[in-house]
Amino acid sequence: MNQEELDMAGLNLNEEAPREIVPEEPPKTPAAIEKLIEEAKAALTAQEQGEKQSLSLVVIGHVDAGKSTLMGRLLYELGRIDEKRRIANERGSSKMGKSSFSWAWELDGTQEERERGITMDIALQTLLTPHRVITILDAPGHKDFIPNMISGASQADSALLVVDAAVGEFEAGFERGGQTREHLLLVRSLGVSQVIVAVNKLDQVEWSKARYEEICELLKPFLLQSGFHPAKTKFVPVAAMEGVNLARAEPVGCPLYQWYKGPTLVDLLDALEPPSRDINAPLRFPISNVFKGQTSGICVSGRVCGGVIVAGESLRIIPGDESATVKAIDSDGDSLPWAGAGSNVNVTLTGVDPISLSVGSVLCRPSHLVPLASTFTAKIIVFDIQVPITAGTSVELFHHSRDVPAAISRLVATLDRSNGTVLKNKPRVLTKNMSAEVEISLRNATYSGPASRVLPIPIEPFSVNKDMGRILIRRGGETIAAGVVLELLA
Ligand SMILES: Nc1nc2c(ncn2[C@@H]2O[C@H](COP(=O)(O)OP(=O)(O)OP(=O)(O)O)[C@@H](O)[C@H]2O)c(=O)[nH]1
Repeated sequence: MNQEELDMAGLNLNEEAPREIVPEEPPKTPAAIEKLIEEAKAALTAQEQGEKQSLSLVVIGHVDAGKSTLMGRLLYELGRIDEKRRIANERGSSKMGKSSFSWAWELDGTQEERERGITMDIALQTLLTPHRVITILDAPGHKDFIPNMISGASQADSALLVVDAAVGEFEAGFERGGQTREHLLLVRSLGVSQVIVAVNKLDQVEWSKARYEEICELLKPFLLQSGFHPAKTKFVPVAAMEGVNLARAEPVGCPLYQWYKGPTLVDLLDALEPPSRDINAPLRFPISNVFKGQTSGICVSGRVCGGVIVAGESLRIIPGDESATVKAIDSDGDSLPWAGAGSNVNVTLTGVDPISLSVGSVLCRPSHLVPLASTFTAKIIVFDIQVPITAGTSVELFHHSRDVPAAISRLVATLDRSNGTVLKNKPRVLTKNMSAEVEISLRNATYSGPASRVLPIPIEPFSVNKDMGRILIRRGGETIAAGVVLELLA
């Protein structure tokens, strides 16, 4: 394979993907676009005040906690999977000798995921509760797939944490190195502030009230410490496999109901607070995936992180000088005339060479381009690390779905975690749980050969756009810090 083919493979374009540029649809006139944008804003404002509000939810938790099973069963209970599909999933999974994964079958879509019985990429589904339209992002629990999970979490408003109630299993997920803690810290750092904890597999502990309460009490202090407000943290006992306490307090005779009289999982989902959406901000659409569309054109998916995107308009792709026309916008198979901040959508583009579209690029209006930077300052919180961070530490920087090589080039100051005041200027090292201001510089991916120019990435200070200003820092496969961008320097 030559470089161009490799690049194309990286774009998830399959063999028959046309290299030729799909002819551009005649873009709408600026006046027509302005009119559409105004209509979209009015409709979105009305929608916010209307009955069904939309939000997105990332499902997190330690590997095998039952996340995919829970979501598969929930989709069935809410009528999103019909009987025919359920039977097909059951047959398919038992044929592979994995019948305990039949509910996860619906979400774990690829052959490899099904064979290994684990989720590797983010699966997208929509749940309808009486008052909410919820886009579900089922994140992989396995340690190796954390980058995919970051991509999911950076698109979410709320989180559903699934923990396994079985003795020893909850503890394994919660101790150092387990994914329960890391996932919670990650989603909080990425701006998710409300979480529902589903204590799953209660059938395995004889529906024990004491075990349920023990798990809640162990989690509460950690949730508080990680920055989740107790009023926005809810717990619910469930058994995903048997469908207990998901959409209804059923089955009636279940021993759980001898002591539990609280809400079901759906009651809690239905009461999630929808986020406030900044539809008046400049349009930002960071691309999280690129794929071949079903019709002509190339599709990109992602979350609108400010403003509104409307069908027919011409947008710039940053970085680069290319533009593309929005041919269509769709969400869960429905075609939309526009989408506002906070929506997760697929956008079909025409008039563009697919090579100029890559994961992490941002679509924006030519009048309000997103800035590019290769050096910036950030306020970070250091996780539970063992090797301290010093000036010059090489890291991987995660911003939306992009990860790039970077270095913590300067330690500016350590900060008080509670009020942000400076504790010490120019510290020599940062150790676990510290808060600090640092300078981050992107670096070249390769160490040998002639030094090529570092390519800047589209990024904005948190004070300008919250979604565009959040970062995560990893080192050697472990997340070591998370933070917000303060100022772009170069
Ligand atoms: N007994 C019991 N087993 C369950 C329950 N829910 C899930 N399981 C089993 O737990 C195993 C893991 O379930 P998954 O849904 O694949 O777990 P996951 O958290 O999605 O796993 P990853 O996607 O790999 O992180 C499967 O064998 C399920 O059948 C439950 O309520 N009770």
